[in-house]
Amino acid sequence: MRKTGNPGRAKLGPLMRLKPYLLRYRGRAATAFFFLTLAGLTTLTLPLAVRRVIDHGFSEANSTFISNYFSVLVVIAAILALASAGRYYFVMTLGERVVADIRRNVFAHITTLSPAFFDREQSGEIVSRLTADTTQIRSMVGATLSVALRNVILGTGAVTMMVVTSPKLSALVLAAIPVIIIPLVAFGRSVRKRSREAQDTLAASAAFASEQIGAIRTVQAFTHEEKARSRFAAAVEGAFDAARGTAAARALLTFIAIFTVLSSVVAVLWFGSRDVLSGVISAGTLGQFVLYSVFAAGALGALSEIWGELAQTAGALERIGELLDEEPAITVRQPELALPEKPDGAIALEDVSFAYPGRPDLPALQHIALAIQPGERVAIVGASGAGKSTLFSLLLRYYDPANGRILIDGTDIAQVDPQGLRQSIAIVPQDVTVFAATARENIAFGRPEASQEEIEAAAKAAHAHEFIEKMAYGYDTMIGERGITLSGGQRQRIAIARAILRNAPILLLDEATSALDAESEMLVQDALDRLMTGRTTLVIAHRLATVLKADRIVVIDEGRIVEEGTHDSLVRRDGPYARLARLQFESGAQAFRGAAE
Ligand SMILES: Nc1ncnc2c1ncn2[C@@H]1O[C@H](COP(=O)(O)OP(=O)(O)OP(=O)(O)O)[C@@H](O)[C@H]1O
Repeated sequence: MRKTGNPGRAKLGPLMRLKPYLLRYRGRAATAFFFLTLAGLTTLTLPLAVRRVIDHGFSEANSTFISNYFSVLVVIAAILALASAGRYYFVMTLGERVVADIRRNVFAHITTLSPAFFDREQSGEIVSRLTADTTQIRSMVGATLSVALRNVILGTGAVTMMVVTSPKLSALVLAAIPVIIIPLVAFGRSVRKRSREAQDTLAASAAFASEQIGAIRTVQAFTHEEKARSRFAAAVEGAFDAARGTAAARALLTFIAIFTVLSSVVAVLWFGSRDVLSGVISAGTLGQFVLYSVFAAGALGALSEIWGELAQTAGALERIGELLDEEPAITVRQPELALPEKPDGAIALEDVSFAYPGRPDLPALQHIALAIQPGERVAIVGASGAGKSTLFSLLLRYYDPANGRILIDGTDIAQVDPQGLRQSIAIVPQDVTVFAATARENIAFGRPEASQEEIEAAAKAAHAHEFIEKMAYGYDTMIGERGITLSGGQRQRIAIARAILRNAPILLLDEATSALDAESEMLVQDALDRLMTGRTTLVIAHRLATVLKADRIVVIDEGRIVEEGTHDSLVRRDGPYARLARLQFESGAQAFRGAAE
């Protein structure tokens, strides 16, 4: 992600990103504001009461007055309590609402980004932005903003009342304000920078943890637990150090603010007491004034802490902003075209060259020219790293070629919306992802709106029905991470069922390299044959049976097509294919048996 932070300036700019979210909940925000103001104003009436009680004294003659007065105070207490409760409820729910919306938006945006982005970024780091950074925002909108507003109201009210009560004493207090504001601004900068650092470090540790947890078997097999533990501990300690730095900066900020403010109150009290002695003001007025100063001081003290919090949230919002500003690398070239509802599945690659963004100097594909007829079955063969998977990635528009065009039914796919394009393609990958869901949901991934009958029909055709039926809850059995672990052959059959359900005219098949036992192999092969029938199929072939059945074999080496033909013709030529075939296929005695039959 592009880092947009400029450590030299205290930028609260990222906070503006909250504006549309807050505007969306105007009503809720207005209600919260109403309760906030009410609570603030009610608090401001208290010093008035104190003055009157002091000036009128506690003499016998005034007992009725005092009784009435206390009844009024009870009413004020009730209003204050109600307003505070209302403020809490509306402000907190506003915070939760805004964060829920931000999380939704950020995740929705992430799903639109191209694989090039995910090549670059670690998934754990992205998830951390989605969770930890948004939590920081919740605490701000939910609590800080309300405390800030309350203190702004209290502070302004208190200062106004101070001026009303005694302009002379107020002037003294106001003189102290710049002394308080200047360090506030200066420290805000350092807090924002440190907060950004803390969140970055935290995200890095989250990324590391999610990677290690995902690969826990490998970690344990290589007895790397201790290494993993100490690396994570170091990352967490790094995050702690950064957080401690933020806390220290904020603590210092709070110290300066509270000390300067309270000393000025003490100074006022000293000047004020001389005025009382010389009879310029009454003792009650001084009491009232001091209470207002304490309110104002408290408000300023709180605001200084809030300034720190705002700066911290700006850091978090900046990180989220970077994610939201990330543009999908794949765009639709104008004029946009749509593929036919049911394309025939003719594929043409015209002089296609491509290098991965992460390795621009290494051409992954060079000058590929290939025309595939609807319904044709083409096997792609090549050594590891030759560029076979890259070809699939370009057909799916995970990336766009640097040169040349890819056409489906004569339409340049650069002009087609990637989603529309992918509708017409079904894929059976080598490593099948099984989601933590039921068997039914895992198959329905191919077409979520499919009916139970369609799902079962697909499972039957893929030879998955038999083993699913044998599981404790049939199609409702949880599989994947939270349930039953499937064998390699079973996973493949789930993937085939998905592809059957998708019922797309083009099929991209990356054959599994791992050997299956004879029975699974037969079931998978049979399922694949059914799946390939009537579809344009590109298969990255690892089995002799597959190349033998292909209409055409395309041999790729170092990103170029080096040979094309049928198995027999290519073996006869005794070129690169013949060599590859001897290496790849002859070692699999099983595959050879299959070929001989
Ligand atoms: N996301 C990526 N970013 C950068 N380079 C990549 C990326 N994916 C693949 N490559 C590189 O591109 C080249 C072609 O890789 P590709 O995955 O297409 O090979 P392959 O023929 O499918 O290999 P295999 O049979 O081992 O899967 C390799 O050199 C590989 O290292």
